[in-house]
Amino acid sequence: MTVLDDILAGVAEDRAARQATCSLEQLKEQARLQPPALDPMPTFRADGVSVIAEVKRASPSKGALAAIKDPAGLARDYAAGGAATISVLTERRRFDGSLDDLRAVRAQVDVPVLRKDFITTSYELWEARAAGADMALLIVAALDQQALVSLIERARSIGLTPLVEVHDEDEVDRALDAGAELIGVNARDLKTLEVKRDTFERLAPRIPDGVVRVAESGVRGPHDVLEYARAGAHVVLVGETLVRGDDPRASVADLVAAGAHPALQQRP
Ligand SMILES: O=C(O)c1ccccc1NCC(=O)[C@H](O)[C@H](O)COP(=O)(O)O
Repeated sequence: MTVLDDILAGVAEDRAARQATCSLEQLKEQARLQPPALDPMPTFRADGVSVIAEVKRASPSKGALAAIKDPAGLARDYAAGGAATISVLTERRRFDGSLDDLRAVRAQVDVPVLRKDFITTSYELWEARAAGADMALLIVAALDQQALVSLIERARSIGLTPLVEVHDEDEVDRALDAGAELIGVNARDLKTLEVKRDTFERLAPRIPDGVVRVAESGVRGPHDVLEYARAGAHVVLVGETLVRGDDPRASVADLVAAGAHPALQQRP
């Protein structure tokens, strides 16, 4: 069993438990009570490189990363540092995340919030919107093509911007065929969990200019923002470096400053 299969099995069990206590109709009602979702795309399409800062407590590759007592406070610091979007890992078993974290973050920031999870059903998209998320992650490796197409459409129909994650050439082609407008290249190999930053450089030329390219994983500091930008990234998504650092606001501000470097201002 691969790590992804193992995660997906746990996610399905947890989802079944939640479905037993909250129906789809209840979720839809909760979603209707939310303010309209925020659209991250205008910021992502602007010149320079935007930063998505992640609330990440733990991971399969590293185990516990940080004792985050106040996820909302952390997100406030990220936003104050200039993060364009806050990513919240909501998977419980391997990442120690939750929808409660997402709700807490949503209540405290006015930038878009991404539900980062292993979503395979429209129930989870409705959960995301009901909790106040503006975006949802869809991992191509976790979905057949029909499911990918239908979840992208469903996400959009309920106001969520789908971030479609890929790891290789075939997945890029599948994401584009499915109509993705925001594609995240994750440098972390889902089988070995090894981070290979050159994956982004390899795959980026396959993603046309009209599509927003997000470089996910492995950003250790401003130099990596510049490297990803030179390889064609419009957005970087950063987790571990920020949650392990002493000053999340200053760390995000350093990444944002790198992304605003004058040499990166020419968007094709
Ligand atoms: O982080 C992991 O170990 C991991 C393992 C398996 C699937 C996904 C995983 N991480 C999720 C992410 O995509 C990252 O949290 C995100 O890209 C930020 O990466 P980093 O800045 O390297 O923490």
